[in-house]
Amino acid sequence: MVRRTIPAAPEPTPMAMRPRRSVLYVPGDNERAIDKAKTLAADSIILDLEDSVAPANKELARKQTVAAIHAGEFGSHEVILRVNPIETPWGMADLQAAIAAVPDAILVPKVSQSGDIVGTAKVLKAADADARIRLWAMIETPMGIINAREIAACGPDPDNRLACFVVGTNDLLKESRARAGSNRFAVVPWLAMTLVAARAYGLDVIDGVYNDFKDDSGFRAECEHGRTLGMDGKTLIHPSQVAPCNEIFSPSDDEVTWATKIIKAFEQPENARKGVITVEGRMVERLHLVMAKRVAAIADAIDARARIEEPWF
Ligand SMILES: CC(C)(COP(=O)(O)OP(=O)(O)OC[C@H]1O[C@@H](n2cnc3c(N)ncnc32)[C@H](O)[C@@H]1OP(=O)(O)O)[C@@H](O)C(=O)NCCC(=O)NCCSC(=O)C[C@H](O)C(=O)O
Ligand SMILES: [Mg+2]
Repeated sequence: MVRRTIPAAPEPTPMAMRPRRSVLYVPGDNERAIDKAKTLAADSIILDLEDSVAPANKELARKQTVAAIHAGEFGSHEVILRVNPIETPWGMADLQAAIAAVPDAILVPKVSQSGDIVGTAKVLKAADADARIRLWAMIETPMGIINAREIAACGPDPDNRLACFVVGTNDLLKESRARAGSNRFAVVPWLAMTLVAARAYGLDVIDGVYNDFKDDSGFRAECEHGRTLGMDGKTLIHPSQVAPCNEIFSPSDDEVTWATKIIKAFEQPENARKGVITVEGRMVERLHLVMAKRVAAIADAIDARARIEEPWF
């Protein structure tokens, strides 16, 4: 019997401090929306060739998105191209076009096992030897949830270039036949399983979309919910969702102030050799120092992005 082994989780390393609060999908066949996205304050833009593009427009979308990436007018936005699954009539042509266009990342949909990432990474490695393109994985099938750990375990191997999970809650609801209730009762276990698998292997993880884009209060509540679960950000479908999402997924002023107090307290010479101290009457351990440094680093990265002189800030 061949026993498969899943690599052990690596020691925690400092995460790349790239804010991924707001990750906006843009249909690849909608040129006007692609132009609009360049003017929005989303941290990341997913140019989509998959679910938002009808079969008749797949080739047009591929051509348009590749041209847009080549034109390079996305400023400091992180640009991700979502391709069609490799087994579809468009998958391989999408992947080759994506590699030639050199987006920041390629988003692989319907990832159900580690082989989906390893196979894509091999194609990528042969064509992009400098490793400029990362891979993102959509976790959106029941098998993807079951295998989330095995898929996340691809992350530490630099050959796989895996950086981020995106949860596809629409596909998961479809496949599971669950109801999309307002408290996300059915969705929470999938989000939590995906999140812990991602974190165990040092990946970022982005929450699913909120379809009712005219319902501002429902959207805000779902952002808060995702943030409480530990998500780095949320995938979005409409420009109106960008600002509230950025606000909710940014560290608040109170969080930054508290983080700064913890960092300063541990910098005091008398605390240099202590594992636990008291700050304003609360017990603070060195694990809180690690958390505080992360909050400070993310806040700095967000400020740095805001300081870039671009029209959307
Ligand atoms: C949902 C929409 C079809 C609504 O479109 P529309 O009616 O055109 O909206 P508005 O008139 O309010 O638009 C106002 C302006 O904003 C631009 N716009 C709209 N959406 C976007 C966008 N996503 N990115 C950039 N710009 C956008 C319009 O062009 C208008 O511009 P202007 O006229 O110049 O002022 C539409 O919002 C839409 O198509 N959204 C994206 C849908 C999508 O990408 N779906 C696929 C991703 S979701 C998914 O697949 C999840 C996952 O896989 C899962 O399984 O869960
Ligand atoms: Mg999907």
